[in-house]
Amino acid sequence: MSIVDLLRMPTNLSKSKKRWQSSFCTIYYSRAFITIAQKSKITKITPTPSFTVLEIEPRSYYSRIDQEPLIKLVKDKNVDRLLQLGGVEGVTSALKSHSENGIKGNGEDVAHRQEAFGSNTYNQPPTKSFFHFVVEALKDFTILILLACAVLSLGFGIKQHGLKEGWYDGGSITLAVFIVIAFSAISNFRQNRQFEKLSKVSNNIQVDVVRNGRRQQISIFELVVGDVVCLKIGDQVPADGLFLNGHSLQVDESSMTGESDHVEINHSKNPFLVSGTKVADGYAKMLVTSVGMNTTWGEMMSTISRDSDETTPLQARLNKLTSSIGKVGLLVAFLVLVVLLVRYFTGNTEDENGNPEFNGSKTKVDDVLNAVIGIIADAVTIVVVAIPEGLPLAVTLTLAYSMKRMMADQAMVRKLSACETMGSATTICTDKTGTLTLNQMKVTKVWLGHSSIEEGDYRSIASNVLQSIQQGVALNTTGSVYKAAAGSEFEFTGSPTEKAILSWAVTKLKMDMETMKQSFTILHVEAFNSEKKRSGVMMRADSDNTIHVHWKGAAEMILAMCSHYCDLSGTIRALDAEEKMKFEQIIEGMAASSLRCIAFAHKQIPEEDEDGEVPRKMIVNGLVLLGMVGIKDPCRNGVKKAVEDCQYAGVNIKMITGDNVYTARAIATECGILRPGQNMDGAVVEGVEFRNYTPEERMQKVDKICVMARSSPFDKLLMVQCLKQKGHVVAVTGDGTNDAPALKEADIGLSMGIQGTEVAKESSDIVILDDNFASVATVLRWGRCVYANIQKFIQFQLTVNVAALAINFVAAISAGEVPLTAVQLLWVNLIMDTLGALALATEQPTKELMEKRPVGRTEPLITNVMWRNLIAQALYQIAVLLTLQFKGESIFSVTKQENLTKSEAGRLV
Ligand SMILES: Nc1ncnc2c1ncn2[C@@H]1O[C@H](COP(=O)(O)OP(=O)(O)OP(=O)(O)O)[C@@H](O)[C@H]1O
Ligand SMILES: [Ca+2]
Repeated sequence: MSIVDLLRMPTNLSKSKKRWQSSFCTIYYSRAFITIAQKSKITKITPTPSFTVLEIEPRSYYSRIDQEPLIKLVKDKNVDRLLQLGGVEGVTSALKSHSENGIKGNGEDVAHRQEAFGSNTYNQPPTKSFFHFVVEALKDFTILILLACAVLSLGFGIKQHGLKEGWYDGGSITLAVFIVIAFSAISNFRQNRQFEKLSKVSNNIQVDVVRNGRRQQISIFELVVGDVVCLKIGDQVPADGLFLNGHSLQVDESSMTGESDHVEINHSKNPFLVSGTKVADGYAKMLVTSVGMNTTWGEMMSTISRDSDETTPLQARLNKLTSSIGKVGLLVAFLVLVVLLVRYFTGNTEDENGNPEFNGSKTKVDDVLNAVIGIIADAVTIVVVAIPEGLPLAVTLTLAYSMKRMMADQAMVRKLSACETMGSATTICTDKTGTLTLNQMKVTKVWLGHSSIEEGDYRSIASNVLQSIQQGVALNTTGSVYKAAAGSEFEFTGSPTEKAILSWAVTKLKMDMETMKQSFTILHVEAFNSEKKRSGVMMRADSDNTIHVHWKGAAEMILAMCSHYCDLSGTIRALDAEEKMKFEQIIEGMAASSLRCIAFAHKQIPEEDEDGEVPRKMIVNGLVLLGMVGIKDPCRNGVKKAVEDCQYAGVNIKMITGDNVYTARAIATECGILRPGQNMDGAVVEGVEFRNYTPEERMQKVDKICVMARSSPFDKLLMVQCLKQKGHVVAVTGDGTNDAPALKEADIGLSMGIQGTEVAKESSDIVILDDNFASVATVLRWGRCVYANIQKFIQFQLTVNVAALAINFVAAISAGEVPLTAVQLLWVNLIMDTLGALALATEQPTKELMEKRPVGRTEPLITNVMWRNLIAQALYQIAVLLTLQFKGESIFSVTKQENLTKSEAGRLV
């Protein structure tokens, strides 16, 4: 672009831009005149640095492109600057790209671009060091108490027994504390590492790009400046760029700006696409202008580190439990302290010879001090006994272990709490397409008029019908067809439904996509979304300037828009009520054999409407039904078994789908969600029906519903909210953008890793990597396992703690001494805690787990049965230990000297 172009005033500018333009000219001309005056001889007008021109020197490839204005362009959303750079087209050609064919994309080209503009990766935030986790562990309340105990114990020990002998107790407590810290720091550190690994996997998004005319999928990290990216609903914008072409594109910029309103992106007013935002509607091609660290998203990602320190609800509950037990311990210790002190100073204690230890002023000060210190040490022991150090540790270990195992079972945990919540799930709401079915679609049935077209019958179709259908398929689509060379296979890209239709049209109807596309100009598009379940296009034929409207979408909805139909011979007939019934039966028949039905409709409209203008709005009625196709999407292997497993485990399974009622019912029956003998009353509803219930009706009927068909994203959300309100713990599985609201609202959201959209994945807590519903059952099993293991551990720990606390308390008060010293207890506690935690954390899920009812929302963590077991066990232990404590000598006829073994005997119990 030359300066002359820049100085020429474009006619379509707004007022402010015109003003900008004229000031630019003023500055430019005055500078030019000054130069002329200075040189007093006109040479050649060269661009001054007061504006930027993209100029490419062929020799050095891209090294001369000024990157700065490109980067700023999208960051500032500066339309003026874009105009300066020659508009979107100017930038596209400056970047040696092409809006239809993309960049060349060979290795050399990509390398050049990476060298000139950088690659689409961002600097990883520094990983947290091991030391960080040690400090974190040191902040723990329990650890602090224990450390205080250690210091006290060390001080008193040395005071009482001298440096050589006296450090044992304090030293051992310190060592024990050290082990606890090391253990939790190591496990947290490793967990953090694991999360980092996971985020590497989940950040590696596949994007659709066009390179050298071929649409293909590449990793987001391989994206370069100049690439043409195809965006569709649910995608994340992978880099900063400009809108090339597309329709009704709306993006959700909330991840960048925090505002949840959708922003419309179009060619003239706002062609800027910001990295990290999500496509909420429509589709488009975009030109990448800056990547990686040059985008705001890149900057943001390099500063935010993923927080793996999340405390799960269960952990929070246990932390609370631990600290309240700690407080009880402190109270008891204080009581003991008071009692022992009182006993000592009132002369109620005796030494070995049977004389009172404390004898008023006759006792030496040193003896008194030692005795008091001894008493304080006993109190400290009780505190140590009371605190269940292992509880939080056990939870961390269990969660970390199960997370790792779940990853091996194809479930990637994004949020740690999901592991434990899944254990209490009572209802799973699943979508159909892509979760229960393979999402590998194929047209298996075709109806034109009232006749079903079999394999060989395609030649019998009248040519005008065939033409119309081909037009509808080729232009009313977001997919694409590519053929590398004459002999090679066709490649189809786009959503599975689109691919199925394109593949059918190309192979069966012998459609030539390229010629079709070239002979029409698109005037208006209505993009497909899950709410409307149809897509439409208005276009003008270049040959005769006729205007056509094409619709395709959910069969019964398209049928409702039609007033005529086209039969096999190409005759257009009226569609009266009776005929409509016949078509409805055809749809029902196809759907009942679990086919997804898509209908095509068409209308040629006048070139000008009454006002003499080109029609702008899509017509939605009075259409001609061209035909219908039935698309087969087979059920996944093993889905039935998985559904049965979940149902056996007492978990309710509901299917919420956007598909037709009959298709939904057929698939639900195939998967075992609906059972042959089942009471069908209220089991299957449609989205609209559910939406229009009163809240009370909804609450009353929701439990019975097994299948909800033709649901919009909002219906899915409504269902989840309703179930949650009823006290269910709801898991939702889904893959599409239409599932995202429900996934977010659910207690546990599970998204599909392969076919799932970015939006769905981001809204979920667990990503199922193999897209298989069977993995949902596995996650359920692991969730229950986590919950059960933690319960076991709580019971085990609390029994020991209650027993030890009681025995020390009783012994301290009655005999004036504690049978188990702090060190002994701590070691026992720790070894039991850590080893016990390890053992219980790594316990595998058993079959019995899936035989229980789900725990649900209201059930307490420590159940009544657990309390019963706990109290009974503790009482038994206390009884045995107290007998040994007080009657042990006579039972085993040992003397005081052999007393040492007593505590060991106690421990063995
Ligand atoms: N590309 C398309 N063009 C036109 N209509 C379509 C297209 N894709 C799907 N449909 C129609 O929209 C309906 C449902 O789409 P929707 O996106 O709501 O559900 P889904 O995600 O495919 O299914 P599920 O909710 O079970 O996962 C389909 O039954 C089909 O009739
Ligand atoms: Ca889906």
